[in-house]
Formats: sequence, structure tokens, C-alpha cells
Amino acid sequence: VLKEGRTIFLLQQEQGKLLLQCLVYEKFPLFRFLPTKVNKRMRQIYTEVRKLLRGIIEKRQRALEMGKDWDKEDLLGLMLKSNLNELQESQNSNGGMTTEDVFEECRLFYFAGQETTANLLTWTMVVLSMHMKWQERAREEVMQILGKNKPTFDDLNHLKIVNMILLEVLRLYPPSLLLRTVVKETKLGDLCLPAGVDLLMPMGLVHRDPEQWGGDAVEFNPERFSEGISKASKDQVSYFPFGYGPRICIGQNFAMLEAKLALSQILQHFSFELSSTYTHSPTIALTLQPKYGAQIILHKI
Ligand code: HEM
Repeated sequence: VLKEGRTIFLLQQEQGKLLLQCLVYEKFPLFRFLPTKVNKRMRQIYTEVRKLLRGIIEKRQRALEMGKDWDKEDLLGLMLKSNLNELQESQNSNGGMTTEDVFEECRLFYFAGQETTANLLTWTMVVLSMHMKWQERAREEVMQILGKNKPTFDDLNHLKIVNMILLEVLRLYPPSLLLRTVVKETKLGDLCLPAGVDLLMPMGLVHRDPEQWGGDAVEFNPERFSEGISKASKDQVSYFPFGYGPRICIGQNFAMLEAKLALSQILQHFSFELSSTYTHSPTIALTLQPKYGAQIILHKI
């Protein structure tokens, strides 16, 4: 599954890049049906990912039906088990999710969880290279709590400075876009938004609004999160790197845990600085990315 998972990540990454070339479809919707190179490759990737994921799902489904693997508590297992339980309880073949539904959920999880978390880590490395004082503070905390040991779940929850740093990076460099489509005519303040309009939440602007964050709004200052998220800005709704409301990121705790796990191990073993070839140019390309890459030099410690 690990090997298939890696292939799925690579294919979806390529799919994301191709998707950027499809923005023209907004203006020319019929383009999406033409047999262009991009369209053909996108369809090919979809089919390949579908085959790989369905293979993983069906294999697990068969194992569960034979009474095996009920103790595996991963996401796929949870979805399939709850599904089988529901089907048994409702005695109704329409209850529960279909294999196709489970496939779509898995595809979404692969897509939503990969580049976002990778970007958070990338920007954290960039910003900590620009602010050596914070890199040292983070390393001190990591060494005090973990020494050179492998982090446990409990250890990661005690990393307060690292947590503040990640929250501040998510404020200044939120990886994800937040889009909404107006479904019926809506009045918003003085604006009248007609149905069908696409909205892009200006997360980056709200996260840097001096009225909310104070005079140092554009500066990197993790200290502002020292008393938690709710005390960092004037209104709590000014901070939404993981979205807001009922569709808030379901993977947010997992993402923070992954980032802490990776960052703490990097800090344990390396100090790092920016290469002179680095050019700071955050660019939105599905996620917020360093336009010219993030060239970082690591020194073993
Ligand atoms: C730093 C990392 C991450 C950021 C910044 C992020 C951000 C977001 C945002 C802003 C949304 C809301 C989208 C909307 O309302 O339109 C979202 C949704 C979602 N995220 Fe994340 N995410 C991250 C990591 C993850 C991870 C690691 C996973 C899974 C393992 C994940 C799975 C999902 C899923 C499944 C949704 C859709 C939830 C729904 O519609 O109910 N995300 N994410």
C-alpha cells in the first residue's frame, strides 16, 4: 500500500499542475472536451489513480468480509467498517457508502493532505532560515523535550514554541485557497451577489490586517500566539488557515501533528539557512508556493 500510495501522490501532484493549465476552461467551457494533450493526460491520470485506489479498497473490503483486518484502525478501515456495520444494521442495500464513494473520499484525502502540509513545512523552513533567533528557540525546546530521541505523540503535544511558529507561518503563508460559489442571490453588506458567482476568500489579506493583528501584522512574530489563537487577534474569525464552519479542514490536527513530527526531527539533526539563490516570491498555484523553489542549505549537527 505504501508503494501504491507513493504512486498516487505523484500522479495527483502532476494532476494539480495540469489543472492550473485548465483555468482557461472558465472562459471556454467546451475546451475541456477537446482531445488536447493536457486533457488526455488528465483523463489518463484519473483512470490510473482510480485503478490503484479501487485495488486498495477492494482488497481491504474482501479482507473485512472474511473477518480479517478488523483491528486495523486506519482511515480506510474506519470508513469500510462503519459502512459494513450500517449495511448490517439497516438491512438496506441503499444505506452506507458505495465503493465509488469511498474511492472519492480517498482521492480527496490524498489531494487535500499532501501539498498543503508539504507547503506548511517548506514555508516554516524558509521563515526559520530568515529568523535564526526563532530557529534556535525552537531547537532548544525540541532538545529539552526530546533530546535526540524519536518523538512520541505525547512529546509533540508539549512543543509549545514549535506550535506557535507553525500557527504564525499559517497566518503569513496560508497554503490553501478558500473558494465558495453563491447558490442563490445574497446580500452581503452593501454588495448584492448574484447566484453563480465564484468567491475567493482573501485569507492572506485578512491574516495581515493591522486592525486585527496590530502594527506588526506583516511581521513574523510567533509570540502573538503565546496565549492561544483566540487571544492573537481582535476577532477570532480573522484566522482561518483551515477554513471555517461546517466544512473546516477535517485533517487539521493531523496536519499539525505531521508538521511537528517532521520539523522536530529536522531541528534535532540539522541547522539550516537560505541559499543565496533563494528569491522570496510567494505565488498562488493551487496552493501558496515559493515561485522559484526553496533552496535551503542544511548543516548536520
Ligand atoms: C497545513 C495543512 C492543511 C491546510 C492549510 C488545509 C486547509 C484546508 C482548508 C482551508 C479546507 C476547507 C476548504 C473549504 O472549506 O472549501 C480544507 C478541507 C479539507 N481538508 Fe485540509 N488542510 C490541510 C491538511 C489536510 C490534511 C493533512 C488532510 C487529510 C489527511 C486534509 C483533508 C481535508 C479534507 C478531507 C477537507 C474537506 C473537508 C470537507 O469538505 O468537509 N487537510 N483543508
